[in-house]
Amino acid sequence: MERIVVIGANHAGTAAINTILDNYKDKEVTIFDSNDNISFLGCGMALWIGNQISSSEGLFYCSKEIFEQKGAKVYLETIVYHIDFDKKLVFATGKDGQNYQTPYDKLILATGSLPIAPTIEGTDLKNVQYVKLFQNAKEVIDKLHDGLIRNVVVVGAGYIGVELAEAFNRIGKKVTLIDTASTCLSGYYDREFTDIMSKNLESHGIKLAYEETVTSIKGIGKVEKIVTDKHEYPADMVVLGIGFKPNSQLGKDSLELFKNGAYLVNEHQQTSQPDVYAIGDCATVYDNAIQKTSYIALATNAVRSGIVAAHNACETPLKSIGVQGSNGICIWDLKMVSTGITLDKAKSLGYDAVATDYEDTQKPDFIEHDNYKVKIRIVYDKKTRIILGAQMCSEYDISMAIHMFSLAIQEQVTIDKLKLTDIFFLPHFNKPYNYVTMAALMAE
Ligand SMILES: Cc1cc2nc3c(=O)[nH]c(=O)nc-3n(C[C@H](O)[C@H](O)[C@H](O)COP(=O)(O)OP(=O)(O)OC[C@H]3O[C@@H](n4cnc5c(N)ncnc54)[C@H](O)[C@@H]3O)c2cc1C
Ligand SMILES: NC(=O)C1=CN([C@@H]2O[C@H](COP(=O)(O)OP(=O)(O)OC[C@H]3O[C@@H](n4cnc5c(N)ncnc54)[C@H](O)[C@@H]3O)[C@@H](O)[C@H]2O)C=CC1
Repeated sequence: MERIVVIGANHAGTAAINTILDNYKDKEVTIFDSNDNISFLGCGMALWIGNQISSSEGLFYCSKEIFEQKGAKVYLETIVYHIDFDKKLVFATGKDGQNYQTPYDKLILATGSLPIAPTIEGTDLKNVQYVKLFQNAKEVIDKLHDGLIRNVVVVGAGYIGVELAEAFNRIGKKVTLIDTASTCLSGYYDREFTDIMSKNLESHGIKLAYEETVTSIKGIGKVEKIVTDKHEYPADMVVLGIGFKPNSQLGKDSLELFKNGAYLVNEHQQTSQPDVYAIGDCATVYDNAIQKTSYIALATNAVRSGIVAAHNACETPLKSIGVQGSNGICIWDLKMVSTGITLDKAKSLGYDAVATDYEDTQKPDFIEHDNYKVKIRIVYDKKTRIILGAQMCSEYDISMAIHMFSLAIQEQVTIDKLKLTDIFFLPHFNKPYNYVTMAALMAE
């Protein structure tokens, strides 16, 4: 029986494991994960902290028991500390001290990512929190319950930072949001969109501290304030959300790596050793927007790469079709979605890129209720006319519309093709001259 070992059983690992166990009954699957839980949806953390959901119960969709029922051997709270890639052996130690030396025919690395730690004084103080694991969220919530936390400073105004800033504000904390960039969500949207989010955050009382670099975190035993190159802010809790780095410790000396340290994989999710696959946040993706290998840490990418690796590891050839980094965020009533690259990024990468913008209400004016404004930007290459990215925001749920742009980027559709694309009309949903068509028609 072919032996498949999977290291890491969160989103990427879980997708790979379930695909193997559900489709290939002739495999012996062994799973190691250092954590005591599987499949925690980090996206629920802000909802949980902000009291928008009553408990964390629904934030898991798989378990050790489910894998075991399907026939896998599962070792949780067991750290893999070494892999002998020549002898094809995985070395691990359990919480109880039990040692494992497990042979494999195929190995799937799903070790994910780690939060980036800033190299500043004070990160070891009490109440300086990273927010990645279920345990991190629980610790933050337990601390919030003790009533001594009033001022929360969130460092990093990316997706984690903005979502958590809202959550802390919702439960009555005084929140300061710091970023070195000149705006929030700068990796995902152009300024025309991020300004709307900034206004949204400010209007709810969040203090924005952009273009500031944290130089130290101060306190005696526990955090008391945070110091930047421009100001000081009182802080009873500091949350660090300045991005993820791939966790490629186990293979860094034996496998080829991308410039940020992620395992470099091909379209079959194979690393530089053909029997070793890497998936999710520890691996690269192929970014269709820029037609290059890249790194984009998202649960959706993790799941898809897990499915692809599982089939290939089980001798069913399956190619990854690449990703567009499609993403979304909802802060209070403001919904923002994007895919591909922003105009700023396109220009910084050397594209002769332009954007076409349009703003309108979602539905005809005679629809008097729930008829919100929608703002759209489509970024495209002036020479090739190929769509490079799209951004949308509204109080209306426009999220599904971004998937069309995701597919358009994947398939290298031009802005001109979009002009006359068949988009249906019904007043309950949209206008006959809808904003997607209008934005495309107005393209240079
Ligand atoms: C607060 C928050 C909100 C998020 N919201 C979203 C969202 O809304 N949408 C979205 O698409 N993405 C979101 N993400 C990102 C998403 O969670 C990650 O992209 C996703 O978790 C990646 O999954 P993964 O399985 O590749 O890696 P990870 O989730 O990092 O899992 C890696 C697993 O490997 C195990 N492991 C690591 N090293 C070892 C070892 N040596 N031995 C044994 N086990 C090991 C770990 O214990 C872990 O279980 C969010 C992340 C956070 C933190
Ligand atoms: N809604 C979603 O899809 C969500 C996705 N995620 C994903 O999880 C991953 C991690 O999220 P984040 O940590 O928020 O990363 P991020 O990349 O979204 O944001 C990091 C932010 O930190 C800032 N930054 C970097 N160094 C800094 C420093 N030294 N001081 C201050 N600011 C600094 C950056 O300018 C950026 O705004 C991302 O890939 C993200 O897309 C996370 C939460 C929600």
